[in-house]
Amino acid sequence: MPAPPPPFTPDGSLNALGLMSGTSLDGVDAALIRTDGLSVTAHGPSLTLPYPAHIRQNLRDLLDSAPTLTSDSAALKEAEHALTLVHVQAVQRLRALAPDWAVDVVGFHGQTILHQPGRTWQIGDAACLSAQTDLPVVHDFRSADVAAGGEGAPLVPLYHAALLRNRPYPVAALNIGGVANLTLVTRDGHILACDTGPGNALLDDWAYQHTGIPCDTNGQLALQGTADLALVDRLLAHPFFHKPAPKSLDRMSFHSALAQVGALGAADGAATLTAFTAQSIARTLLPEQPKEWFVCGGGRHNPALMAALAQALPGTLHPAEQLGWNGDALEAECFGFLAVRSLAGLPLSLPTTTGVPSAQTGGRLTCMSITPWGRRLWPDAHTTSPPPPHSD
Ligand SMILES: Nc1ncnc2c1ncn2[C@@H]1O[C@H](COP(=O)(O)OP(=O)(O)OP(=O)(O)O)[C@@H](O)[C@H]1O
Ligand SMILES: CC(=O)N[C@H]1[C@@H]2OC[C@@H](O2)[C@@H](O)[C@@H]1O[C@H](C)C(=O)O
Repeated sequence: MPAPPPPFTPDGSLNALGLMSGTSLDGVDAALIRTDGLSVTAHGPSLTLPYPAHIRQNLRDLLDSAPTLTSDSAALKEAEHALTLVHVQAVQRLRALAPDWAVDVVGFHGQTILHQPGRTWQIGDAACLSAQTDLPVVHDFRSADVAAGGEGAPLVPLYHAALLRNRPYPVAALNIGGVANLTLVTRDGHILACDTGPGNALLDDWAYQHTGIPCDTNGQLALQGTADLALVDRLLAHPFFHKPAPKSLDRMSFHSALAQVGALGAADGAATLTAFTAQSIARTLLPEQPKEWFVCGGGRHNPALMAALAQALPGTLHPAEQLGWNGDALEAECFGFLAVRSLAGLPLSLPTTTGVPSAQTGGRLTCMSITPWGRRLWPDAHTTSPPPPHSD
């Protein structure tokens, strides 16, 4: 049977529901956008569904064991099933919040448990998500890039660049999640991107160790402490910071920094890790210095980190909201955008974003849905599993 055409409407757009569960392990972000994979014509509602504490703890344990874990591990399967059900709930709740948004496709990132040169591993059961939500699901966004020789991350730059299209260049978008990453759009419109180093992950782990609270809420600890700048310089001597973009990181790549900071008290340690994060962003080797930085991700809620960044960066720092973006939903929106790009056969990564040798497509479609394209049924579709280009 010939593959049905993509379900794009006459204006070329789809309603995509993007799902991201980031490296901070705080939960699932879900967001709706309307897009043709090039620009965004509407931003819909979004929500965050926190992981229950036991799922968060199981995932945290998996990060430690991931390098030696096999895919048939019972702990892995259990965690994967549990996190998939949280994603199912996130889809259901967002659809209930936005009954007017008929969803065409879900973009499901999954949970990264390991990211190393030549290997990236996101867990999550796309078939279960598709069956339980009755929607087509695009997933596995990173492996084609890695198979082609890329880093597999960051993937948000094409979305950042689409949103930054009307700003004066050079301009940058900065995401401070568990790991931090930036996208620079240069004076002549080229996109350059990389992970910059730790975002909130080290500070989260430090705060949890010292206070039992999973993050340094509002920078309270760091604001009471004094950064050990000599230690910050030693931490910045890591070879990662001398590599030019593109480059990427695992959440655990800088975990040893926690031991180095270990002798400091809770507040000084938090101040030192905050300064380390800010300096690692500011010292990223870039060919041009952006005039403006638009910051998204949970780190922008931390005033200690934002103050350190404002001091360290040459340009002006703005929260993403200044452009009308939702800085907490941007990565989820991104995976809706990338799902549509995947269906359209458009690249998800470029040599300057992941180091892949040439512009690279990616993502795989899984459809266990009885109504394959949500509201827009194929007139002659008799299959529950349409076979477009990247079908499972
Ligand atoms: N009020 C706050 N004060 C301090 N930090 C905060 C606050 N709110 C959120 N954060 C930080 O933001 C983090 C969550 O950020 P975000 O959701 O962007 O991460 P993520 O999407 O999991 O990460 P990544 O982008 O690496 O995938 C929390 O773990 C916490 O460190
Ligand atoms: C392997 C992986 O999941 N990386 C994440 C992580 O979180 C931030 C940074 O590190 C970025 O590289 C990426 O996420 C975003 C969404 C990205 O791919 O752009």
